[in-house]
Amino acid sequence: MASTATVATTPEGIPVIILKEGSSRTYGKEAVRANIAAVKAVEEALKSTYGPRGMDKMLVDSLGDITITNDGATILDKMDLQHPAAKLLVQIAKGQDEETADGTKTAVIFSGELVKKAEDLLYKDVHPTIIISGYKKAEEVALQTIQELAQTVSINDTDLLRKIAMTSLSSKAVAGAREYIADIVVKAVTQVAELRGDKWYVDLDNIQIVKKAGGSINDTQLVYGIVVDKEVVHPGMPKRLENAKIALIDASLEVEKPELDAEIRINDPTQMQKFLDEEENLIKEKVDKILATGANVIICQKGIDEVAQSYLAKKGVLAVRRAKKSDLEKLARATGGRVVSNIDEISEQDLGYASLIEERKVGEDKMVFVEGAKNPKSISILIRGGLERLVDETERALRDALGTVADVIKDGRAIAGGGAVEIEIAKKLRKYAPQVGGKEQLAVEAYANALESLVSILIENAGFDPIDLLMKLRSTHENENNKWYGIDLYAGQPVDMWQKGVIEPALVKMNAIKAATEAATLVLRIDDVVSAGKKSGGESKTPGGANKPSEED
Ligand SMILES: Nc1ncnc2c1ncn2[C@@H]1O[C@H](COP(=O)(O)OP(=O)(O)O)[C@@H](O)[C@H]1O
Ligand SMILES: [Mg+2]
Repeated sequence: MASTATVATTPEGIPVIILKEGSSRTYGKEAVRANIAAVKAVEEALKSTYGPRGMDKMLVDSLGDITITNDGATILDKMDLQHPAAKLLVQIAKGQDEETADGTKTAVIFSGELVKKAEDLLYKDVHPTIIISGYKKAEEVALQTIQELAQTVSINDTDLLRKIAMTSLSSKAVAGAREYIADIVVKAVTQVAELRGDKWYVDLDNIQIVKKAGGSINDTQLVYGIVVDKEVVHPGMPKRLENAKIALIDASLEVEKPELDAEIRINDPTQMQKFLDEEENLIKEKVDKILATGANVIICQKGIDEVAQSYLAKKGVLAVRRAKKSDLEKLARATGGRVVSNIDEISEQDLGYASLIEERKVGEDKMVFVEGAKNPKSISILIRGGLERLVDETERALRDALGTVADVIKDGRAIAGGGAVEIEIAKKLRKYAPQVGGKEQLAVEAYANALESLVSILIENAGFDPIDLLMKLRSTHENENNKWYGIDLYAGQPVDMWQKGVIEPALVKMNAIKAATEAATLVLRIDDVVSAGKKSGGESKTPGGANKPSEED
């Protein structure tokens, strides 16, 4: 497939080479076909995981680390694709993931289907430009249709929000605990949401996710504050304090060890004692400076030595040492405190406030919970689960669900899932296609078919007959009142998805459609791939890998 870099010959027949040695080039139909094949391959990789009855993937990296997941973005990430067109698709899908968290697989599979249908048209001699413009027109109709169909959702519709969270969770391994998790998700998002003007705004960075393997998913809990994965440093310290005034210290409360080997000569035992006392006093002086502010809690990023520990214990102070920097930053945000690195400068203004701080047992370990902080928008979700891999997958599922609920609160519009919208759009497109006419009409119809393929894949993954069910669903949609009918993937028949509670943010579907159309048209527009040769540094090991693009980042 790698042709030479020759673009012209002189009248004498001498080839003129304008590219660097080792470059390769594919162009024309060959390039289009190669890119289409790559996009289809990515789709194939995700297809079987699509929908609530999709399968999971086990991904093993080069070090042997195993990830078990159903999360589209994670699968694409771990697959580490090399083909340039495949990479392009992944980039677009990831853009989708950042924008709306959920819907990654919808985007990738849909663009795979669009490209597949385009391939058929290419065989029928429809020019890519015509296909692209037909797809663009169809996209407009699709987005328009979603807008017309969408129902408004308010932040107070707790029940609806829970259904939306559950729909997002239903395709993940945690589906068994989805009611419980959905409840936490909705509570968390509504807690951090704030009204700006007449729009709701959600900053998910306010929600900390803390993971601890052990227990079961149903031990996962929402904490109205921050969880620090450390224990109270000294047994003599209180384990629970109300009205905590918290000093956040990024300095060590230990005797400074000299950087270089130093020798201290002491001739008489009393001198020795004096020296030790002096050291102790220095530490106590530091601690006193902190306590003078009125602090009764110290969270320290560095060490706290034994002298300081027992001194603090005597004063009834609760202290934690070697807290993570990120924990300190979170605590600062939550409690309204400031992280102090120079103890000489600490003052009362630097202290944070929380109504309760308590060390609690979580499984085998102890963790410190800081609750009722000054900023009520700082909250945490503590994820539990039998296996570490399950805990990780729960985190991914949780993040998707948080994103989904945040989307719908921000945007205020929802639609029914389970294929309802896809079928409704396809119906509209088939009515619209004759208006477009010409060969473009074929592209509009192809777009409708690609949308329906999404539904077929959902049905196939559930083990039912896609042809039969799709026919039934189409005819159900002939009736205007049945716009929310999709496929019940457990019973294998058309049902009203809204009533069934399979509900999604309009934004997720809209973004997936936009991302998929963008990726597909981008790929179709490319008819020339010029790849630089491998960077020097030895012979090229894999001759087939010549079209791997060189990347600077
Ligand atoms: N209980 C359900 N019944 C039918 N369809 C569902 C159900 N739950 C989710 N879906 C559908 O599954 C699709 C999402 O599948 P998913 O694997 O989560 O992919 P994505 O990465 O695109 O979110 C959507 O079309 C959604 O409507
Ligand atoms: Mg999903």
